[in-house]
Amino acid sequence: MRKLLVAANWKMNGRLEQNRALLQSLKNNGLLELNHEVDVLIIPPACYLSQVSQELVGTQVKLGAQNICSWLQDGAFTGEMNAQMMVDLNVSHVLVGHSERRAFCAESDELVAEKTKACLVSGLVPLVCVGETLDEREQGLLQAVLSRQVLTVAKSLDEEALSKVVWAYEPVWAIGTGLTATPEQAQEVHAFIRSLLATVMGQVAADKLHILYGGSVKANNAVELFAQKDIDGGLIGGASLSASDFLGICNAAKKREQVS
Ligand SMILES: O=C(CO)COP(=O)(O)O
Repeated sequence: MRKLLVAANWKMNGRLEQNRALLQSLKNNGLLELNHEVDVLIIPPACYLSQVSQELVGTQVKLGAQNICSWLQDGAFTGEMNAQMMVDLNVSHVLVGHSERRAFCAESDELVAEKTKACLVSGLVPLVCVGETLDEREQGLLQAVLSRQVLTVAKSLDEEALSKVVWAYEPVWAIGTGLTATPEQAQEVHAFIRSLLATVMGQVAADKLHILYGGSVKANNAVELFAQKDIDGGLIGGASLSASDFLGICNAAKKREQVS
């Protein structure tokens, strides 16, 4: 059984004092007791990685970065940070291919594949995000878009590397909109993503992979989403900025663990 992972993507939010208060509230209200049942990952802006890392010392909560450069070496690339720098900051996971970066920073499938590789050779877990826009869904392009996004990454890796990737399905139309894929819609897509991965690595290996769902996940819809067979946790944006909302979602993941 895959252990559920709930990841907090703070996006471009936070200040020192606000972060401290949020983490304190999470710790005081049950975050640390979740760990043997649910893996929790906090993904703050890069400038706050050290702060969050210090606040999480002695806990099982993992630290993630929102982005890395695909270049592995240090050198002349102003404004960028490489995977080794993330290792230095106790980062374990890195978001790759988030739809906001694909849209606003023109990140291509090929660049997403390169960043995924840069994570893997550095011992970091890439959390690769895929998902279709509303337009693409309405034009019947859902499977074509996901096939392109997933297979560009998957086919660039050997099987051992591929087995270390965590995937997130985030329909672009559900991000920050309050619209969520229904549990059935999400399950169908997650099963499709797993079937794509199975074509590259075989069913047994694909069955071990984590595929998270993201897009307006809240405490009140998380139970049903996490009850789906191929949904292995959540990638949470807006609701991760409130301790009670985020803990509500983590507790929903715990319920699935108890049922299974
Ligand atoms: O993009 C997301 C997480 O990476 C989802 O954001 P929301 O939960 O705010 O919709």
